[in-house]
Amino acid sequence: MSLEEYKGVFVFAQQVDNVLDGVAFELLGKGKDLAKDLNTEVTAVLIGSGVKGLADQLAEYGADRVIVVDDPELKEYRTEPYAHALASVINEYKPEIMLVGATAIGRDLGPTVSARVKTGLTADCTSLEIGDFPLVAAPGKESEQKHNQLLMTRPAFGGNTIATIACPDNRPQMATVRPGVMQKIAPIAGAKANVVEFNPGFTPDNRYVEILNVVKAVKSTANIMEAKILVSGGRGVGSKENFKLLEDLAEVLGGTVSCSRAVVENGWLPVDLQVGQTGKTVRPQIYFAIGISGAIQHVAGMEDSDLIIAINKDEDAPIFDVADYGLVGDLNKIVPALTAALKTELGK
Ligand SMILES: Cc1cc2nc3c(=O)[nH]c(=O)nc-3n(C[C@H](O)[C@H](O)[C@H](O)COP(=O)(O)OP(=O)(O)OC[C@H]3O[C@@H](n4cnc5c(N)ncnc54)[C@H](O)[C@@H]3O)c2cc1C
Repeated sequence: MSLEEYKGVFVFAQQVDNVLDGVAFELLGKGKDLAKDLNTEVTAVLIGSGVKGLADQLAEYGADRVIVVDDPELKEYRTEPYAHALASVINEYKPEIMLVGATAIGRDLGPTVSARVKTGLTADCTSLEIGDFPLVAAPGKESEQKHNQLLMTRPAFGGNTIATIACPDNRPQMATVRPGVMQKIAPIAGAKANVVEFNPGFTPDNRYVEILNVVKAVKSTANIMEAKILVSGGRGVGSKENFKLLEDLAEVLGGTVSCSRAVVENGWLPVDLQVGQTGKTVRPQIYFAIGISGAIQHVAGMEDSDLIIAINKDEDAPIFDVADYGLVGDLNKIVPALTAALKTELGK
């Protein structure tokens, strides 16, 4: 089959406990843009047990078609049956592009499926565009432009450079995309998609994992990706106990506490509160960076915040390069003073 015969932009619509993950809507938003450039449709692939009812939400967020793989075997995420289901959908429908969220599930599922359908995958993309890709020619030969390629951009070498990658010789072009990076569209109430049910034919081989016990991870109740105000602390906060200063400030402002990776590594806060390249990408209205140096991997996750306020005792800290307002000084003095002043100002 020639590459030109692969058609359509497909998006893996991740759900857990029959609730769609926000990244599914973000991927649909991006998928719609790409599909428009390619003059094609965007299809959501919905895998789970009893999930068909979620198709309407996917339609409202832009899916032209929803392919549903519904089987009791798919109630909880397990690599084998999910990979079999998604690879079977790809083999049957032959999409040109397949996008998966770079969540814990997507980071497992995406590469497994790409290996099965014998194509490449670019992980952790921060930008996706349709464009021309120049193939470097052998000496003495003319180089060739490949048109209408998926140009997949991601940080490389520890975030010190940005690479744009294409997959000109295989289909589908597959990418995992970091949650919080792409924009979902405003939902169109009542929009309908063409819903297709697909049976991947389970066999004992692709059911072979037996679940003995499911242990839910201990998670913070806060969702830092939805918060409008984030009070984020770094190693400079000094201890787990001292995060009380940031919690007090967050409480006065109706905000949420988040942190840098150094804080997670010290065991002061759980990993789902980490902002940055290996944490979450956030875009709050106000981001306080308190005792955070502003390493490139941290900044990658918060630089699109509407307003950044940095507090650091080192006036040369790189965080001041991205901050709209900077306070140089000891956070142990500044933060309580700020909290007290805001309490008075806000009458709390
Ligand atoms: C592949 C890779 C991925 C990574 N991913 C991430 C990521 O997702 N998120 C992330 O955050 N990091 C990430 N990192 C780590 C990153 O490089 C930095 O090491 C980390 O962000 C540093 O955290 P920090 O700013 O809290 O600590 P530090 O760099 O130690 O900075 C502490 C800051 O606090 C200030 N300070 C100290 N005491 C006070 C005080 N009393 N008052 C005011 N200021 C004070 C200091 O001046 C300093 O600027 C990654 C690294 C790699 C290699």
